[in-house]
Amino acid sequence: MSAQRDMKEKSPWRTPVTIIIITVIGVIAIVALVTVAVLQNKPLSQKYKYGIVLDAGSSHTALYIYEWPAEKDNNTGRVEQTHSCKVQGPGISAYASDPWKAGESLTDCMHEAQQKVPRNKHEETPLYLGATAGMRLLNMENSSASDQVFQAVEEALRQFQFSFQGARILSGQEEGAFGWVTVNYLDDRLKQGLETTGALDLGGASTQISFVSSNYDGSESPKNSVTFRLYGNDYNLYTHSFLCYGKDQALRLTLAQQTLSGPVIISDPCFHKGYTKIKNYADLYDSPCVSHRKPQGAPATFNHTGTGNFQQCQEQIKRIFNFTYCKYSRCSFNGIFQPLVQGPFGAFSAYYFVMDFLNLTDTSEPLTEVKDKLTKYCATLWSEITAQHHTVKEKYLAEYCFAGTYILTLLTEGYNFTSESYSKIKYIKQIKGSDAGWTLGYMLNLTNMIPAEAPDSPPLPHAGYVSIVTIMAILLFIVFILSIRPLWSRCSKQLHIV
Ligand SMILES: O=c1ccn([C@@H]2O[C@H](COP(=O)(O)OP(=O)(O)O)[C@@H](O)[C@H]2O)c(=O)[nH]1
Repeated sequence: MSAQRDMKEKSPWRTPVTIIIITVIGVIAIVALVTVAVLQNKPLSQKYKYGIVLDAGSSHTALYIYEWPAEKDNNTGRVEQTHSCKVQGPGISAYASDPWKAGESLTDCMHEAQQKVPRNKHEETPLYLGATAGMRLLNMENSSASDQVFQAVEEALRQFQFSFQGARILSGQEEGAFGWVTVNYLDDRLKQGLETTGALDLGGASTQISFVSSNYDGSESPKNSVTFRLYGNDYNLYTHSFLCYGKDQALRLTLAQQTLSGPVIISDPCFHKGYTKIKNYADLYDSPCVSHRKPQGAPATFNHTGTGNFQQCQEQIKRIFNFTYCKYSRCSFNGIFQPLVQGPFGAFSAYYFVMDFLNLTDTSEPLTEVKDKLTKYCATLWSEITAQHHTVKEKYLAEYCFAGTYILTLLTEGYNFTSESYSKIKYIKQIKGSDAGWTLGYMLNLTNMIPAEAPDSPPLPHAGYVSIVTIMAILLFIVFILSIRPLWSRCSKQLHIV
């Protein structure tokens, strides 16, 4: 017996050294398992791709740089705006008589883009230029001048190492639809299949309204319908772009209506009392939106004088909308079909600039209060306005009473927002650091960045995978310790004997 026990106690597997070695190997194996799990599944160091879009608007051009993770461009990667640059000077359509200057005007912002996009990425970075209502109007008025402006702009953009993908005029429908895509993409509504937000875009020369309505399937007025399949969801979007109803052209329409007889003085309720300026008839009517209405035998100039009256201003503005004919079940204005507005809306571009300046972006405030504030603002003397805002350019400052009144009139009379649906509008400039506007949606579309079907997602996210492996490793370790417990007790006894 005692010889037998001696043999057992001397078995090489039962010595304290062996037990310590087994324990150490066990611990090392578990640590190695967790380390491999963590490292193997760790995302590779992030590489980025870039895209540049130039928004050639009627009043100005802006450049936007977007960035997204390189290995995820086809599905899950988030595209973000990393930089924007406002081109100095007017929009490219203003260079019709000097086209090469249109190209030259873009170079400062393009040099900035060269600095912002890593040098080794220049050649693979797509560069797009999209022109909106300013060029739509120039093209209508003088298509060869518009072609020359595009030639000059293309030549200037080809001087850079980026992958230039062309310059073109967006249709009003594209402008509306891509604005809607941008807002809903940035809000993460498309990927998650959530209720979408409508988009209200106010430019200088045109304005767009786009939203999904349960009452619109595209059968009535199909030209207002855009269908998308994004991340596995189908959308039937209502969209319309009103050319000449951007805020600058709407001001011309309103003034044109007050100058039909070619008067020498116009008393304008949309401008502040005390404001007075000599303006040229030729300049006022120098746009296809109003050129056909130029009064015959009018003097060269008129004296534009403000009277500052919101109510009367609204009456003048209402007259630029035609509500008398509609061949559809319902219309907004000028005989254009529009279903009842539905759901939340984001209002951006000039909607935001104007309402932000007027401190009227809080839509939880009742519409009657908003109108009261604007009434007071419009009634403020021009001398007081200029004294309060001496840093704002006089041309812009003079137009805020008109612009605010136009926005409220367009929304409530034109699009039929009620005091209840008005409260669902949010005036926005940016969403999560990216500007609201058509440019991001345009680039996402041209780079096929929004898949039609929902992307396959891995069964577990990285963090979940690592946690499960760690928990399993700890459990294994506990089981292992428990299984060698008898050996530990014998080992300690042996140590005792020794
Ligand atoms: O910082 C800014 C930039 C633009 N705007 C106005 O917003 C409108 C934007 O017009 P855009 O050139 O984009 O016109 P579109 O080509 O879209 O009609 C114009 O009335 C501008 O005067 C503004 O009030 N503040």
